[in-house]
Amino acid sequence: MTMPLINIIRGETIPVAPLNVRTPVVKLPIWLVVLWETVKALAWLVNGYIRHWYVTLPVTGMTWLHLAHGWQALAGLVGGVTVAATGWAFGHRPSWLRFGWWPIFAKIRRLVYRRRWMAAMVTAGLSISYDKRTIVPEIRRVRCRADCDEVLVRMVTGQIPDDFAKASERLAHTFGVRQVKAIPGPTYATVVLVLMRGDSLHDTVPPLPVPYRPDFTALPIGVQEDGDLYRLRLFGTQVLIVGATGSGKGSVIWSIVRSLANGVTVGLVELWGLDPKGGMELGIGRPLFARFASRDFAEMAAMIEQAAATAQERAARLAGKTRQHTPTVDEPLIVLVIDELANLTAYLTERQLKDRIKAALGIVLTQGRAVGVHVVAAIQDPRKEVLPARGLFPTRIGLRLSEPAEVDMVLGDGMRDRGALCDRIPQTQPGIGYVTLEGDTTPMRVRLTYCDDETVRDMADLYGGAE
Ligand SMILES: Nc1ncnc2c1ncn2[C@@H]1O[C@H](COP(=O)(O)OP(=O)(O)OP(=O)(O)O)[C@@H](O)[C@H]1O
Repeated sequence: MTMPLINIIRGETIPVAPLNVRTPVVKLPIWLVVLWETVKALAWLVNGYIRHWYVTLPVTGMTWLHLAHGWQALAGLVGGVTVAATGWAFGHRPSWLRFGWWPIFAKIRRLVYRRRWMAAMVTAGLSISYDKRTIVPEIRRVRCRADCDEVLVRMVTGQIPDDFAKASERLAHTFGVRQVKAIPGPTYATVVLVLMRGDSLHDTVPPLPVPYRPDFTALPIGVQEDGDLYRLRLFGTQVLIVGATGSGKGSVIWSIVRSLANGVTVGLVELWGLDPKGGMELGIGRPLFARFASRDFAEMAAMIEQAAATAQERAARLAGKTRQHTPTVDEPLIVLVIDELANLTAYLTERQLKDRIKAALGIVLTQGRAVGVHVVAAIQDPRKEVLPARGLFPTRIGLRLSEPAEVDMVLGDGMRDRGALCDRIPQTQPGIGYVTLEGDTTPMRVRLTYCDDETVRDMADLYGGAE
């Protein structure tokens, strides 16, 4: 067996005690030990002085000013800086936040994290014991933004970002923040912990302006936790909205409809409404729907079959010519808006109708994506028995769910560990949900805009054409 010369496991080693006293093997004169310890202490002080220059330099400067020119000069300086900072903060807030306040705040937060870091890593199971040493991940950088801190962490050799994701709830409680997300860092050895201090989605989001010409690759329907607009891609996908009762499924539907409303007016978009709950939800926006069925299940089956036929016909015609159908007035984008999908798939008692719906829906979901025949469907229960075709919806929005296990069913394996806490969304915050964004493996928390009944009616009057 060969033995490696040096073992390198990257990370920080926990000091066993602040002072290490070992039994000396060689007898040293006491003055030498004292001298050595003094040199070490001095080196430590100098190192600390240089490393924390942002504190030590101002303090040194102020002390000098006080000694050389008295307290009046010191008060003048402090007053001057305060006035300048206030002027900057009010005069140009974005640059003040970016270059003034957030960097200072980040230093303070860094101290907070450092103070609890070792204990937090060990208790969260993120330390590695090796060769009688305990090695913990290392804080590399702390950045602050309005609602969150981003801590760049150098992982211990052998760790992966998902290890941190699994411990995220523990970390959130340890550091006293609402939630922690672990995102793979800029290099393979690092992970970025996003610690959410506040909640930017606390307040209801009012309806957004209706886009003049809907961009089917980016329909604005809500806001993201990071402050950006949440834009939904419709082209090339089918959308499933899952949420317990009262979670705000209606607001997702209306947000999407609103973003398409002008398309309806000019004839580029045709909305087909299917409301198996008797028209309770979609009924108030009736004029927006080119076709509408709310009670008659046979009619709904016929509508889905017709959508399937359209999809097949378009697919056959466009095959080999283009990979994405462009909606026109003659051949509009068709969106089937289905309120409670389970009523059409699982709870329908008429076997024959159910089979017809299942077959037609399968065709629309698989073949309609590229040819402008889309489904936006809401459902309460994501289990396979209720919706076997779940996998045919590439885009899924998870609102409040009743059980943790449902999160991975809706958003994909491991998504709850990565921070999609749909089961923790409070009942008092309808319209909040988690989504996955293109090219990102970590879920994003979003809040959909809320259109109340009045807004929907106004929108239907203004943009709707159907009788
Ligand atoms: N995006 C939102 N922002 C703020 N409040 C909302 C939002 N969406 C819905 N609400 C509020 O939550 C209540 C319940 O919403 P809604 O009825 O749309 O839920 P749902 O999921 O469709 O429920 P159900 O399954 O019973 O139809 C609404 O009365 C409304 O007041």
